[in-house]
Amino acid sequence: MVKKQREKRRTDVSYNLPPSLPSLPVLGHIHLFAKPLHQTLADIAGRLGPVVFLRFGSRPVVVVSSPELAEVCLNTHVSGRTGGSLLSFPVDLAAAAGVHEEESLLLLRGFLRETDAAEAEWSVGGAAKVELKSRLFAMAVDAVTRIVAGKRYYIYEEEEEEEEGRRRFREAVEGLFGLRKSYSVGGLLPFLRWVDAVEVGQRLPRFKGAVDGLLQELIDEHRRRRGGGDGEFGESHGRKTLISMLLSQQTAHPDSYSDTVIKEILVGFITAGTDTISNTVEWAMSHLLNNPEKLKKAKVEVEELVGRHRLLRTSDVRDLPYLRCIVAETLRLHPAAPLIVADESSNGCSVDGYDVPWGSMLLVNVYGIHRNPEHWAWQDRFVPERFQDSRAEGGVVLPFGLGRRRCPAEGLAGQAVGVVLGLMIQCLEWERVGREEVDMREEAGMTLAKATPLEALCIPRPILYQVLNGI
Ligand code: HEM
Repeated sequence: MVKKQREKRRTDVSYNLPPSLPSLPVLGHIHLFAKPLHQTLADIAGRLGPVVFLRFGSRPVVVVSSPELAEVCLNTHVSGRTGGSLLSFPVDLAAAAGVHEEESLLLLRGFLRETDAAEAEWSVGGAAKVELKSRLFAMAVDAVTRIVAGKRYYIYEEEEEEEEGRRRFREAVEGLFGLRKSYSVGGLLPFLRWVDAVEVGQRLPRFKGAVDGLLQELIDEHRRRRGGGDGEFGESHGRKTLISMLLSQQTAHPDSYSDTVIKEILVGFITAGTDTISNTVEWAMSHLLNNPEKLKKAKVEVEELVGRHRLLRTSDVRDLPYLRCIVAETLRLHPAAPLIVADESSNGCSVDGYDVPWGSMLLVNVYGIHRNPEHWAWQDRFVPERFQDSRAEGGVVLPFGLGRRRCPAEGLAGQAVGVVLGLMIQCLEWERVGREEVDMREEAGMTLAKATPLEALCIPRPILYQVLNGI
């Protein structure tokens, strides 16, 4: 379905282009993009079919919205994609299993503190109102920076002191994620690259420089300690850090793993491994608050497996089928990367018999595929049961991408979302703040975030006091 063709110049008018809509001079189709881009593209595919030709300003773009074509586009050698990954060795993430579980305990301790404070200040029937987005984000940054460098930067134990490095790192990370939100369609880039969207070009160098400097410090620290005979440095809680693994690759293949390449890989992990997890947990909890009977079903499942005297562990997630259905259904409705760039700048190929002109971006609309009414009953409704017995209604889900650039942390990510959500369900009672349903609108951006940060009421369950307070 995807074929290479002899290079054609942009001026060549003999293209057999996919169906399109009338466009404006200069703007192309940008005037159509009032909603988040993936939603608009799904609507257009609903009208025109699974392959569509558009112009984002002067940039030609071909959007694919069927599972069969997505598979072909993401697996086939399309220029720019196969060479796109910087990871030329299999990163062993098995050792990272359990990091999110450990970080969740600090998250839960935070909720507990807040409910204690609420008793004195503000509470509704003994419950505290908590804002989840920023807490989940902080937990996810800490988990990924522990995987990368063995350090946490956000939530820390009382005995740990706030140090200058932590403050600088947080500022730089927040700057980067802030920029990622404000992409422009003209500058749409692969999910994990440095954001260089046009309108944020001014602010980027400052944050990029800050992150680069901090990562170099971490690399140098690892290198110094390794060179100084502190052979175990680079291990945190018995886990090898990613920096340590990459420095070993550098020793073995110095030409392929310069410090610059290592820093790019580290940035890839930090950006790819953070709000993907925190947004997914936030979406899942939002759906559960709107569907209390499903929240209850998940709670019963956790209690039956784990009991009331110990906390859920990462290794339990595989034995919690309903919890895993909740995660799968959340990723169907809200894939963290709703649009995947299959090719940044085509050298000319054809998709499903249509030409992809030279210089076009080839996009896969994962969001559209996951909500295609031809493949999914009640496509916009949260129905975890559809994933029971690995059925998935015969539909295809690809929240982790496909092909050589697919997410290297797929297994870890599923466990991480499961254990964080499972612990929150096990340790606290959750309710909506008011009678209204939780607002499920989406924010425009590179990753699929909620437009309104989730707030909820929570009451600690006895197990949280027992385990975390040592009562
Ligand atoms: C729910 C959680 C997650 C989702 C839905 C997700 C999804 C994805 C997707 C769709 C891609 C491919 C993008 C493309 O083809 O351009 C990707 C790549 C990647 N992900 Fe994940 N991811 C998640 C969690 C994580 C975590 C926790 C980490 C790290 C600890 C991680 C690390 C990476 C890296 C390094 C890549 C780039 C691979 C490459 O370029 O070769 N991801 N992820």
